[in-house]
Amino acid sequence: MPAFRTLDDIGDIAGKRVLVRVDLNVPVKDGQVSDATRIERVAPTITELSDKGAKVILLAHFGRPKDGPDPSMSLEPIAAATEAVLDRRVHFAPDCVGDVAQGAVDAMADGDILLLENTRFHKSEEKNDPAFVAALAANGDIYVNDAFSAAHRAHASTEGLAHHMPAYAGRTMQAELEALEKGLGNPRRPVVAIVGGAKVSSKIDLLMNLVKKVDALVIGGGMANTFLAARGEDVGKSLCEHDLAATAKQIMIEAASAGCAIVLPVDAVVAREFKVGAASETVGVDAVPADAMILDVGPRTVEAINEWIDRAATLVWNGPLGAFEIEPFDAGTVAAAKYAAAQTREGVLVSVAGGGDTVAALHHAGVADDFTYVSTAGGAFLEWMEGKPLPGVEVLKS
Ligand SMILES: Nc1ncnc2c1ncn2[C@@H]1O[C@H](COP(=O)(O)OP(=O)(O)OP(=O)(O)O)[C@@H](O)[C@H]1O
Ligand SMILES: O=C(O)[C@H](O)COP(=O)(O)O
Repeated sequence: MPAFRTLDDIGDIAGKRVLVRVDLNVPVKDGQVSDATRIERVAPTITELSDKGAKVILLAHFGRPKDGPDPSMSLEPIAAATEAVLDRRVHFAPDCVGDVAQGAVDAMADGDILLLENTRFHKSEEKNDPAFVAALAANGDIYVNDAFSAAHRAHASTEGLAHHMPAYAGRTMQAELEALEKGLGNPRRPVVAIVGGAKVSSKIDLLMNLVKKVDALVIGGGMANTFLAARGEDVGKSLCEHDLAATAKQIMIEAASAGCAIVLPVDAVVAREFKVGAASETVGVDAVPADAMILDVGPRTVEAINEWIDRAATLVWNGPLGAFEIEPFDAGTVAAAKYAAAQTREGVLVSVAGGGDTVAALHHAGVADDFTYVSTAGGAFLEWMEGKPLPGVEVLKS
């Protein structure tokens, strides 16, 4: 019995306006959704509510717009991708509050599905501003949160709304929490975590707690560069948050006192440009040219990572090891993913991976179905691993 209300408790919703928070922050390449996993995972909740005659109003964010509306982060193209996954009409309104949103909601028939524009086009979304929450709430009678992957954010659409109206967990929210509890609630040790990707500033702090929960932390991707720089390496033009060097050093100290091994790249694939066909070379991490960027881990690092996967009974993975969207910078991620998948198939490893791009990378490697569990969540998954209460989940508890 879950600690929160689910769609099983929602009752008769025919004709009701149901605000459904989903995570449509999907990877996009050349204007096309390159991995629709997040859309596929929320489809059951949307169709269930629509089939019950509700007016289904989808709220979601896309990217991290800095100063209000940014056409490159519009959800309009994602409405078309959602329509394709659902095989049902998805209407779109170019604002999530105000007259535009209200007009679109008023025009809905029972069972209709409407996607409202990126909630982050309003700065008050991330501030969980009560006036903005009230403006969102004006268009709904019931709130359903199916965005586990955004549940670590206490934003208006992920947390605030649940205080305004009856609130329920969607099917994916419920399934994610149950699967993570089953796979990682009491993990077999040693537990090895791989953390890579590009969201360095928003994820680095959680590593401070993660090193107390795992036996080894393998750091790759853009995240590794900040650690390498903190250790004194020159990472050239690589993605690197130099002002987080002190945090990185502190994490290494915490890890040492918790008995958690920190595994950093020993070699890297570097290039001067991040584009198809760019010339690249493999160098030691102490020999990165000043005008080059680290775009993948090198083969010696992959070997070391695979040795840690061998030692692990449980593997937790968020964040690609390199900029996998463009070859050959996918090689490290693909090799480690295939290795972890093989160990999982042999029954010697429980492997749980999560994150929008991580899932896309596992699909790219052709092994997503071989992992024990693949979560849609990246940051939220790591915070759950840390044992931190997730605001979007806490607020649903009765
Ligand atoms: N060395 C690198 N330099 C630049 N970008 C990198 C590097 N390694 C990985 N990346 C980028 O990291 C991005 C994915 O990082 P991110 O932290 O968003 O992972 P995620 O799985 O999507 O997690 P979440 O769901 O939390 O967003 C990819 O777009 C990839 O190109
Ligand atoms: O991709 C994610 O992890 C979620 O959509 C949350 O996005 P955010 O890190 O920009 O809040």
